Amino acid sequence: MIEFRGVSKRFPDGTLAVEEFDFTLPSRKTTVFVGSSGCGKTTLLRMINRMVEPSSGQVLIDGEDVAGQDKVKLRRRIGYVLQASGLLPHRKVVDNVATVPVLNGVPKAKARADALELLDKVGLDRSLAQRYPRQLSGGQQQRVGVARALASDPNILLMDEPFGAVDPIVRADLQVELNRLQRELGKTIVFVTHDIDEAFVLADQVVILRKGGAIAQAGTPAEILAAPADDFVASFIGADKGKRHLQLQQREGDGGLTLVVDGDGRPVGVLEDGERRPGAAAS
Ligand SMILES: Nc1ncnc2c1ncn2[C@@H]1O[C@H](COP(=O)(O)OP(=O)(O)OP(=O)(O)O)[C@@H](O)[C@H]1O
Repeated sequence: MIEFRGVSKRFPDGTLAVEEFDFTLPSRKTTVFVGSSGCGKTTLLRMINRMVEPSSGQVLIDGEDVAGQDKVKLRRRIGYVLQASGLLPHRKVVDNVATVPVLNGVPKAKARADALELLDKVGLDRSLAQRYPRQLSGGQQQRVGVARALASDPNILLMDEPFGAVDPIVRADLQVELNRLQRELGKTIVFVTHDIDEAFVLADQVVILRKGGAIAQAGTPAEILAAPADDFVASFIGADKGKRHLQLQQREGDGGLTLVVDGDGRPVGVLEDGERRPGAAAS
């Protein structure tokens, strides 16, 4: 469990990036922070592994304030995936994945063997292990980034727009893969994106943020879609409608209910008004 208690961050130039943020992220679930550029998503994420220190308030992991924990040790037990995969360019894929375990004292041969298994896990062929990052596609690099973040078997995985730089088809593949991995691994994932569709696909819990890290609404994707808290949320979740591919689906067994389902066929809401046209686009 990760708790933010009254957390604020003012940068030295006076920018108030986050103001009095209170929120609890449950263990073994995916929580997605979503909001427009500059609303404080990355700052919140980085306060978890102390890459940014709060100006006031506390961040606790399983009840322990991170402020009292050794930064290096803390970061080695929290996986971190960035948009630019952050791979070391002069190291082969296998060694990129094995880096943190080796730093943690795992013998090299064991760390490399484990790295190959992690490549399997993230859906990469082992033949890619001997390549350098520049010899991989963007999507493959991001998978290596995920494998590397998982290498020290962290309970927590921080993901900052990890799929932001790849094309939409690869991005959708990576999202499906992350959901599959999460079902298998059950990590506490904190995922940052400005893409509300991505948030709805990945999240157990979505936190829609306004400027200053103010929570506009938090809830499951279905809760938010069914009852946006205000006009800000309504327009935020509607803004990308053209890309979301929501569909209507009529369920015979459910008294003719018309469900709104996402691209993976997951129900995200029930249509109460309007014409019932099975298979028609929701927009
Ligand atoms: N080191 C810094 N010094 C001064 N201001 C900063 C610093 N880092 C971030 N900020 C400011 O704090 C605010 C929040 O930034 P943050 O990076 O957390 O936003 P974000 O929601 O992640 O944005 P994006 O989606 O563009 O990455 C912004 O106004 C940003 O300009």
